[in-house]
Amino acid sequence: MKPPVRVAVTGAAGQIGYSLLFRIASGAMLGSDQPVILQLLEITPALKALNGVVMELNDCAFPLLAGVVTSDDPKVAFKDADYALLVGALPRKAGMERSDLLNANGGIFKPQGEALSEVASRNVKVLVVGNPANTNAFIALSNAPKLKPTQFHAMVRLDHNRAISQLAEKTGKPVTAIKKMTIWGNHSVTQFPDLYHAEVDGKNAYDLVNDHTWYENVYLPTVAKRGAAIIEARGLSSAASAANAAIDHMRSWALGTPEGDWTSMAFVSDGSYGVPEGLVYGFPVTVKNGQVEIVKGLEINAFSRAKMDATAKELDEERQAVKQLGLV
Ligand SMILES: NC(=O)C1=CN([C@@H]2O[C@H](COP(=O)(O)OP(=O)(O)OC[C@H]3O[C@@H](n4cnc5c(N)ncnc54)[C@H](O)[C@@H]3O)[C@@H](O)[C@H]2O)C=CC1
Ligand SMILES: O=C([O-])CC(=O)C(=O)O
Repeated sequence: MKPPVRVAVTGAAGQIGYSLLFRIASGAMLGSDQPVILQLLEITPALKALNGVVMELNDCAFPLLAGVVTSDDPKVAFKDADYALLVGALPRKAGMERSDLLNANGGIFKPQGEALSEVASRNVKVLVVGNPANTNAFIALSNAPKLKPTQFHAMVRLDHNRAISQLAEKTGKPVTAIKKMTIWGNHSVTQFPDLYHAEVDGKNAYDLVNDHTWYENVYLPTVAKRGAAIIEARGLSSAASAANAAIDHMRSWALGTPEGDWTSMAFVSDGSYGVPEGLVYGFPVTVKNGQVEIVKGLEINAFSRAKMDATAKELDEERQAVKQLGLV
């Protein structure tokens, strides 16, 4: 058995937390040979509910769960953390865009970035899930001078999984037939799910579908507005699928992507594909030995360029907004 690693989760008593913690403790995120110590952060009034979740975690008698810490202090919850999943933030309600949450949630990520910088493992991998995820990640990394900006990711994996599922449905193929999906940009309605480089059973997905009107007017909005459709149907925002995507993201980051495929991760742009440097932007990536590399050399046509620039522009506006709020 390997020595245990420390996994911090914020908002641990919330709805995503309730789907997430049990799967991390079961080994779904880091593998069935990797014991974990969970370090759970909540706001003070939610500590009682969190204690109930911990009772249930204990009642599972997970062989891989080597300990649980709870706290309302980020410096305790993030101490020596190898992984940190920043989930704790308000979810949106019907009729809101995710960027409407910036005023309410942005303030959470400055002190959490500072605390991670001070006390987490020097190699910590941080995934921001709380919305607006890309810009919250930008706030956190901007307040973490002792860590590398590339140690902070934002989650576009739920969009990536939705894009695979919708394409599988359209083509009548299993999800396992679909490879090389990309979500470019922001986890928002401006995101760009790219079929020009995706493959279905090794064939180009855009050519196979051969219907630009469907791609532009059905597929893109269905994927990009799926979060709102879930809120409309459930009365609450996606939770189990969001937790699943967080598990998938961290698993890819820790254990790598398979040969012949890639995944989508949002992190600080190095200027690749003409994306302004410093924006936390979704890219196609491969991961080997924990090293995340942007897939190079993809041809970008005029349709894609316009979509990629529009989502970058929105992120740039969010960046200006958080500067004005004094968060970075
Ligand atoms: N990136 C993505 O793809 C997705 C992101 N989300 C976002 O994830 C966030 C959480 O969603 P839910 O779990 O459904 O919400 P929830 O309201 O059920 O749970 C959030 C939890 O965070 C806690 N919290 C609030 N402030 C905190 C702080 N400063 N430190 C620690 N904990 C804090 C709350 O007490 C609550 O228990 C929302 O912002 C939601 O919009 C949701 C789905 C997908
Ligand atoms: O849409 C929301 O507010 C929650 C979320 O991020 C998603 O389901 O993608």
